[in-house]
Order: sequence, then structure tokens, then C-alpha cells
Amino acid sequence: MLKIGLIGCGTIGTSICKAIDDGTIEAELFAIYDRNMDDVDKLLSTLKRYKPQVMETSAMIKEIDLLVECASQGAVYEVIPAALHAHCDVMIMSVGAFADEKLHKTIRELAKDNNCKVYLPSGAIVGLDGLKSASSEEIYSVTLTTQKPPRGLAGAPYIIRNKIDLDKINGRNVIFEGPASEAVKAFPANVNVAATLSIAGIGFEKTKVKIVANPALTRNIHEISVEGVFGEFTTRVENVPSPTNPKSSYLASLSAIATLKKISNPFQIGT
Ligand SMILES: NC(=O)C1=CN([C@@H]2O[C@H](COP(=O)(O)OP(=O)(O)OC[C@H]3O[C@@H](n4cnc5c(N)ncnc54)[C@H](OP(=O)(O)O)[C@@H]3O)[C@@H](O)[C@H]2O)C=CC1
Ligand SMILES: O=C([O-])CC(=O)C(=O)O
Repeated sequence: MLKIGLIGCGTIGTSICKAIDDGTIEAELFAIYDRNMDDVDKLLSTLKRYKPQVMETSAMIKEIDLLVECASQGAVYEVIPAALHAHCDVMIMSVGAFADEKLHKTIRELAKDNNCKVYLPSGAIVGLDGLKSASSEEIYSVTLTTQKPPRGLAGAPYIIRNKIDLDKINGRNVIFEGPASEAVKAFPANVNVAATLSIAGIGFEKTKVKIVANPALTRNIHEISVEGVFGEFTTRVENVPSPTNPKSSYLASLSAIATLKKISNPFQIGT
């Protein structure tokens, strides 16, 4: 059975561990880690079947088949190259880290050299299937428009740097427009989806991102517009925010679970 280790015991990490624990994902939950011990304890208290060991990732990667990252972009630097060196496959949620070209190249090379897989779930967006198909021909433009209730943007470096008072926003307000390369650094916990979109499509510089704070909303909305030789498409998802972290949409947790279900299943059907 696939032996999993996980870093990041917050919202997505807890959903994943529960899905392993209740058998939705057929895998062994071997070890977990978080810099925040309260989150570790909270997560452990939700599990009925598994009692994973709590250990640093440097130790767990010697024992596991797959490391799941659901912590932060910083954690990608800290743990993913080491995991690939140790011949572990990896699944990464904090995809924004790939905006760093050097890290991106290192991860691709290490995966190739060590015969490992790097899994990037669709996360909180829909439409990657069409973008991947369309990418065999020229793509003219990819635009992501993300709208969140103001509290879903709280704490972002861009908000702090520009002293934006989210409580004072009383209508639909475009607060950022720029390339995905800048968006994922300015909003590292809000638009990792822009990174996934960039990697699947035309890269971090050409992928355009607009971020809107909208107090009238209760959901996180991601709209994607793609134009290319194939024609054009638009997708729109209205995401229920996770109750424990309004920045992260519930669909992101479900997408991580769906990816792990696929990886852990030895029986694969269809193209
Ligand atoms: N790809 C996608 O579509 C999506 C990606 N995400 C990303 O996935 C990641 C997880 O999201 P979510 O579960 O909602 O986040 P949470 O904040 O709920 O949980 C993250 C946990 O990881 C811990 N952590 C962060 N960095 C490190 C580190 N370097 N070492 C150890 N522990 C660390 C945090 O500790 P502390 O509390 O101390 O910070 C926290 O306990 C985030 O980066 C988020 O932005 C989210 C939604 C969609
Ligand atoms: O969950 C979402 O709506 C998107 C998100 O936070 C991210 O991509 O980082």
C-alpha cells in the first residue's frame, strides 16, 4: 500500500488525513509534520484508524513513497528537493513556489534524475483539461479573475505592504492586476491556482491575473478565460470557502483527495 507522509496539518492536510483514515484514499498514513504543534494535535484528534508518527520531513522521507505538501510556498523549498533526492514522489499544493524559475528547474531535474513523479492537483479551479488540450497549438491569452470576500485576502503581503484596509472595502474592488509571476508572490496563500494555470498553459509572465475583493460575496470565485488557435473558453467556479481557512476553497481539499485516490489506485482505467 502507498505509504504517505504529509507536511501541513491545517485545513487541506486535515481533509486529506481524514480521507485516508476513513478509507476514501486507500493508502497508509505513515507520518505527519507541522511547525505548529497545536495543528498536529488537532489533526491527530480527528483520526480513528491511523496514529501516524509525528516526525520531521528529513526523517519521514527515508520511509515513505509519497510526500504530500499542504503547508506553504516556503515549505516547498524546505522539503521538496530533499524528498526527490530521497526518491519520494511528491504532491504539491503551494504551487506558487514554482514562480521561482530556479526552484522550478531544480524540481523538474530532480524528479527526472531520481525517476520520481511530481503531482500538482487542479486545486480550486476548473478547466485545466481544456487548457492542456489547447496547448498543443498556440494559446493567445490566459486570464484568471479571482474574487474573494475581503476576509479571504487578509494577511497577504500585498495587502500589508500597500496598507489596504479590507474592512473599509464596501463594493467590488479590483485590488491587483498583473502577471501570475507577481500575483503568486503578492498573494501566496490566495492564488496558487494562478501558478497551476501558468504551468499548464503559457507560463507565469503571459498568464494575467486580476484579484477582486468583493464584500457582497460569501464564495471564492475563480473565472478563467483562454483564447487560442482552438477557439476560446471560459470557466467559472463558485467555491465554498473552507470553514477553518476562508482563504482556501473546499474544492482544493477535494482536488487533493481526488489526486491521491488516483495515485493510490493500482487499477487505472481510461485515457
Ligand atoms: N493549489 C491550490 O489550488 C490551492 C493551494 N492552497 C495552498 O495550500 C497550502 C495549504 O493550505 P491550507 O491547508 O488551507 O493552509 P492552512 O494555513 O490551513 O495550513 C497550513 C499549515 O501548514 C503549516 N506550515 C506552513 N509552512 C510550514 C513550514 N514551512 N513547515 C511546517 N509547517 C508549515 C502552517 O503553520 P502556521 O499556522 O504556523 O503557518 C499551518 O499549520 C497553502 O500554501 C495554500 O495557499 C490552498 C488552496 C488552493
Ligand atoms: O482555494 C482557493 O480558492 C485558491 C487559493 O487559495 C489558492 O490558489 O491559493
